[in-house]
Amino acid sequence: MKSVYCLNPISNAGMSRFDDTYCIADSIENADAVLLRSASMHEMTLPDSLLAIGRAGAGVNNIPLDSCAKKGIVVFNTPGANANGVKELVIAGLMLASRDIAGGCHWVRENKDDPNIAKTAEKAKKAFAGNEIKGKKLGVIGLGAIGVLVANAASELGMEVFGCDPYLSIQNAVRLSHHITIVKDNDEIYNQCDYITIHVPALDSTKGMLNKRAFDQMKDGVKILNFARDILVNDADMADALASGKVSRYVTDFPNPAVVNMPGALVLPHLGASTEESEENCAVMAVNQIMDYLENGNIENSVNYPSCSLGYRKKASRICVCHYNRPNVISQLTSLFGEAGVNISDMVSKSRGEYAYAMFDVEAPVSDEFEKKLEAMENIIRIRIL
Ligand SMILES: NC(=O)C1=CN([C@@H]2O[C@H](COP(=O)(O)OP(=O)(O)OC[C@H]3O[C@@H](n4cnc5c(N)ncnc54)[C@H](O)[C@@H]3O)[C@@H](O)[C@H]2O)C=CC1
Ligand SMILES: O=C(O)CCC(=O)C(=O)O
Repeated sequence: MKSVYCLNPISNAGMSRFDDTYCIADSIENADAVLLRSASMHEMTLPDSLLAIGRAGAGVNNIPLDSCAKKGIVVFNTPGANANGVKELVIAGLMLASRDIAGGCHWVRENKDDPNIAKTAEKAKKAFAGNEIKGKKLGVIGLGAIGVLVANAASELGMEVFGCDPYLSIQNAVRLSHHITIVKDNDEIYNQCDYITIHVPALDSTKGMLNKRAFDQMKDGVKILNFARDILVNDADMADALASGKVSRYVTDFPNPAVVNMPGALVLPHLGASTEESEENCAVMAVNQIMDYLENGNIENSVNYPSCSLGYRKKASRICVCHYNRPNVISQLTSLFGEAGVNISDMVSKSRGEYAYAMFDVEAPVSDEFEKKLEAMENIIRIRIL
């Protein structure tokens, strides 16, 4: 029986895919796999039993990817599965930044006991007037799953859209509308856009990228949208930019003690992916990937190991090896197979940075002793015999 522990509620659309060879555990102890959304795993002690972590979502800054890789724990995410949910909220964010919808709703609630509210509203409404987004310039930083959808949708709404992504994939480039202007660096976005929306992962290299240096280059009154992660924006610099009017609105999906106290900031409680559809898409993808890894050893959409597959397991045994990406590992493994008289019928080996993964289908079941010999080899992180 394989044991799965959930750190956050995961949609039943995904959970119902687990058959009776799986149980949903009450604790992480002895779990084979963990499923989660935004819970932080950085401070957790992970059990030796843990083989895989499935992030039902895109961002993986809540998971210690490298220490997991060193323990042979494969971490998966669900690329694109919640992108439409986020895109729709970003479009709402553009409207919230342009018209004082939030202020208007607040005024109505405050005046709910006024019997003449219809008349009073006609006088009061001028305080909540705004601008239309049509014809305005939008800069999209990060043209991944979400950025591309946001860029295309904003263009459809009549905005002039500029996008920047130094690592733009071919897959995303072909999805991008030909109406979008791709610029070489973010400075070209900063100095001409009326609205700037950021859709990059939280990495050491992106942390605090929207800072004083960036704000200084922007147009006065620029509106900033952040549906990616709070640490991408330097909060102290944002507070100054809002106070001076350099930034006229900051719409963010990430409440923190600094941002909730900033006049001019509109803060949502991390709602980007909180739609039934996104939650289902992410859960189904995460569960499928975890099941395929636990049952067949195949890796798809990992963020710390390479993609690698031998399809469904048909042979007597499948040997899966997480190892360091160093010279000679595969030849040492295959020599050991030869010495033990284990015949390989199929194999695949892939690497990603410091780590690598190899799969071997063999004709006959292998002994515990053979498994121990494999485990004892230099540069081997984890052996799994399926
Ligand atoms: N508010 C919410 O609920 C959600 C937030 N997110 C956040 O949004 C981020 C993006 O999500 P996806 O688009 O699905 O990810 P993605 O991986 O498809 O796209 C990220 C893009 O950013 C680009 N990039 C990386 N560094 C860059 C830089 N310095 N400048 C410009 N581009 C850069 C990458 O090349 C990639 O194309 C996630 O990492 C996550 O933090 C994702 C889903 C839901
Ligand atoms: O699961 C969630 O609500 C968070 C989504 C998110 O931030 C992500 O996918 O990166």
